[in-house]
Amino acid sequence: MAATEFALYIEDLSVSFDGFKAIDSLNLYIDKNELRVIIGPNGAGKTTLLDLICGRTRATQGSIKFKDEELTRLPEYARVRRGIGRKFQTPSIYENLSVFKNLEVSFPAGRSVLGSLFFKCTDEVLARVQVVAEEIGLADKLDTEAGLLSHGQKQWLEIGMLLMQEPELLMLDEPIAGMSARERELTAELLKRICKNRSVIVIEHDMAFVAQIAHKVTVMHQGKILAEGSMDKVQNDPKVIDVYLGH
Ligand SMILES: Nc1ncnc2c1ncn2[C@@H]1O[C@H](COP(=O)(O)OP(=O)(O)OP(=O)(O)O)[C@@H](O)[C@H]1O
Repeated sequence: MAATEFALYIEDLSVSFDGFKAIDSLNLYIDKNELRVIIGPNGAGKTTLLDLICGRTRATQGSIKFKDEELTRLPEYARVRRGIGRKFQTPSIYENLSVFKNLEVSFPAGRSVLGSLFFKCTDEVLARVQVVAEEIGLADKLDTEAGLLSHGQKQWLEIGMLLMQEPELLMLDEPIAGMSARERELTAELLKRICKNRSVIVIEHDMAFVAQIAHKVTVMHQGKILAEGSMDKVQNDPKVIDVYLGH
């Protein structure tokens, strides 16, 4: 298969920590505008895989191509510039700034400390803040101090901060952890909206949520891919039931 067919093209990827293979000769292909969910038991290597894609961890072996460009040796910041966004479990928003400011300073030109000090809020930035605020459902909270938002709203704000950079691949690690039922529903809708313009990879344990959002599911086990396909297919796969769903 030609690399051009996929947004993300991973082949023979491995990483070892003191001789232990956390990711073991893994192949993974993600389409443009695909929402892929990665599931699997604790320690399967899911977070490590996202760390390798965003450049937080360096691969021991293999290739990661994004839009046909080899990323494997690029540092984390260079991958961000190429359109890779990553959200971690704990939100890293500026609690004492308004929702508006949090989004504004996330606009690429305002990202460095110097850049944000001398940052001029142009029409372009204002327009982008408005679009993103609507996308994350916080358009009526722009003046609210971020620290006063609910847990779910803080998570959406952080997604919004990433969207300000218009990533072409967005990766989210357990985005609904700690959310209320209503917030989970809204997050599912949000993720379905944002994957229309980009690829999204989500790590998730909540199977009801996975069923709601996934285009395709990848099941990891011991650093490898155990199964892959539709939710229906992986849910009925005896290997998956044995190592993960049956527990
Ligand atoms: N920096 C590191 N140094 C040593 N071992 C590591 C490091 N990072 C991850 N590991 C190990 O690699 C394995 C995979 O961990 P990882 O966190 O990727 O699993 P996971 O599938 O995300 O699990 P969980 O669902 O619990 O988050 C684990 O055995 C972990 O202890």
